Amino acid sequence: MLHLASQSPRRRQLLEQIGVEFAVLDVEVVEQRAPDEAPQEYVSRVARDKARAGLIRLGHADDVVVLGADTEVVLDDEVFGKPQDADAAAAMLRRLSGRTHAVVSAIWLVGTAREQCEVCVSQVRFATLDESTIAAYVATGEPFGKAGAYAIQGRGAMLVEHLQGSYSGVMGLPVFETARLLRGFGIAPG
Ligand SMILES: Cc1cn([C@H]2C[C@H](O)[C@@H](COP(=O)(O)OP(=O)(O)OP(=O)(O)O)O2)c(=O)[nH]c1=O
Repeated sequence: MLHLASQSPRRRQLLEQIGVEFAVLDVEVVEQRAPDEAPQEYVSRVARDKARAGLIRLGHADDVVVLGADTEVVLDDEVFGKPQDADAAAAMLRRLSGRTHAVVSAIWLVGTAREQCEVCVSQVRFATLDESTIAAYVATGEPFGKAGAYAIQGRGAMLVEHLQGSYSGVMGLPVFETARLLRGFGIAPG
């Protein structure tokens, strides 16, 4: 049985999209990058921690596989997670304005006998944003709970000039890579 160790409604929706059956698990892990940790390694580690925490919650049952995922925005080797407040959201958007950043999404499948991962990196170019555009977007509330303070699946789409990579990966669960991982575990997406 597949379990999704995530509270994210987007991840649930994207996994439903490919027709696999799963249950949702609540897990909490600390998301703190070590000083010398490369961004992709950090994202991958957090996704793995979520999946492993899920397996522990399930008591390491033999017939379960847990999917953990993490998504972060990376600019100039700096990792932008979810903004704490409106000022932090505006500061992130100012930094992303007129530039191309990476969105790194990692997924791990963890079972008792084996674990495997995929990391998906997309490039997103933002339009140049003026202060009133940033203030209006922050006021919608959409930046909260989103890495990099925007949602490509929402009004944030208006800020994105160009995307190279995986739209679903930017949203939090790269569907192509997820399906490939699942098949490797004998879980066939419908
Ligand atoms: C860049 C971007 C991020 N996001 C979201 C995806 C993730 O949910 C979130 C990054 O935070 P995560 O820590 O990856 O995930 P989460 O806390 O939402 O969920 P969980 O840990 O329980 O699995 O940002 C979007 O929805 N749209 C976007 O365009």
